[in-house]
Amino acid sequence: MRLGSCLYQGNSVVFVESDGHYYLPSLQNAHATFWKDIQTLIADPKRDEKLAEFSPNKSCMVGLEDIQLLAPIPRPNKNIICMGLNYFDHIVEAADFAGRNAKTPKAPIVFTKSNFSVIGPGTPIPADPDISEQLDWEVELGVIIGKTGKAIKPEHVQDHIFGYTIINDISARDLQFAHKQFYIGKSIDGGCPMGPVIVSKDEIPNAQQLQLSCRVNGVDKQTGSTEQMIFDIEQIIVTLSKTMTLEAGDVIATGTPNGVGFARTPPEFLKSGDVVECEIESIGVLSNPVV
Ligand SMILES: O=C(O)C/C=C\CC(=O)C(=O)O
Repeated sequence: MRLGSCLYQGNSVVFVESDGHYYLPSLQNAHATFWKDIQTLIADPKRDEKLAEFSPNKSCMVGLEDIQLLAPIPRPNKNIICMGLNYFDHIVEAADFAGRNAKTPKAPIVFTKSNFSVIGPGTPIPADPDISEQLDWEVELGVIIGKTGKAIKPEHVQDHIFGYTIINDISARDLQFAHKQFYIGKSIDGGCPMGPVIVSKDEIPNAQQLQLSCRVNGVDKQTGSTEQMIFDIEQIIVTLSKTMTLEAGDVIATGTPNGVGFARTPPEFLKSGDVVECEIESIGVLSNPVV
């Protein structure tokens, strides 16, 4: 199932996208409350049965012009948990830029992005030169946790995943490199475009074999495959959940391939008027203007 959140008549509700059409199951009687808030939906113990009961029908179909797409989880309950330097070619480009040798990390590099930085598809990414002159793009596969757990064993990881989305880990490189920790540079308001939908895991048989790419103004910047991750989704979830409870609705960004702006020659950054598009096979395209 492909689902997300949208504004309809001033209220945030869950939509289902099917064959290019949009449906608002909350307009029907069955489980109307369940379909209003995606975090409640994901955490509902009877979620899969209730989702299975829905079939697209005209009584709750709306036009794209009637809704405004939001991030699938418009305000996650906690920060987005992110993997840094999780693709070797990206480690190489970052090392070349810094004049050091490229080394594969022995353990996942983990940082977070503020949950307040999340924005939806089409929402402008603010480029304010008083805040940053080095806004960069990073296409990433986002994993949505579907079941709360601690110390999750490798063989149980799949039970804890709800689905997948696209994240653009917008990075203010001047702030990221000026401060010892990544948090400020990764968390500017509007710095976490997400969407356009969450695709439930049953529709993505192998999330470690998805093509991902990023374009700026139609020009290819990043291309890769999720099979290139150094720490795969299973290792990430096992590692994180060893020390912290992962809750239903948590969002994990799994790292980015090479082709980011700061490591280019000469470096390239986003500016007002640009359009940045992140695409992941089987999920779609997340497009945002820069203003
Ligand atoms: O060079 C470094 O140490 C870090 C540079 C970029 C990594 C990053 O932002 C990431 O998300 O990966």
